[in-house]
Amino acid sequence: MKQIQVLEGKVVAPEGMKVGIVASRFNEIIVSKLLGGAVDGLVRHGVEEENITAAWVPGAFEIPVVAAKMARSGKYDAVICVGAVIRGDTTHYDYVCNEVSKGVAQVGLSAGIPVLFGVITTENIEQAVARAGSKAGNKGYDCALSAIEMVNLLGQM
Ligand SMILES: Nc1c(NC[C@H](O)[C@H](O)[C@H](O)CO)[nH]c(=O)[nH]c1=O
Ligand SMILES: CC(=O)[C@@H](O)COP(=O)(O)O
Repeated sequence: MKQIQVLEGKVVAPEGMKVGIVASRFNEIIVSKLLGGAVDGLVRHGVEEENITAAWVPGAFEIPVVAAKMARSGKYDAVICVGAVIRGDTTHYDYVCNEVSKGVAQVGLSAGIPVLFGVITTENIEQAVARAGSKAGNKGYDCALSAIEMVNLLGQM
């Protein structure tokens, strides 16, 4: 039987890979850990520190517009979005989460480059802490590795 062709991106950064990161300052104690995890993951897998640019925005709701600016600039091979949306007493959480996730996904589709969703959306601070470098890992680190894999995969297509 003939072999099928399988495409898969390696998690080793291509030479000169440039990455933009958009980080939201709301819940900064959490998001700074996500940002650090993303940078750590990128550097450990071959991205040069000077090829990483981070931009801070006030809250997660402002992430998509800056992610779009980065993605459309032609300066970056991938964009990583990190933030922490933690449910409060009103339905505001739902609106923020919905718009950020839809907005980030749309940025990637329209720009045609990997735009990673590293915005954690949790019911409480404990869940956020667990996903920002403790028992549930670091979502920023995870996004870094996925960004490298996606750049390599798209580069084969
Ligand atoms: N409650 C959280 C917010 N709220 C702020 C919004 O993201 C936005 O900045 C504001 O509505 C002005 O447009 N943002 C988070 O990132 N995390 C939250 O838990
Ligand atoms: C996710 C939010 O916007 C939320 O933290 C805001 O809190 P509240 O719903 O109590 O106003």
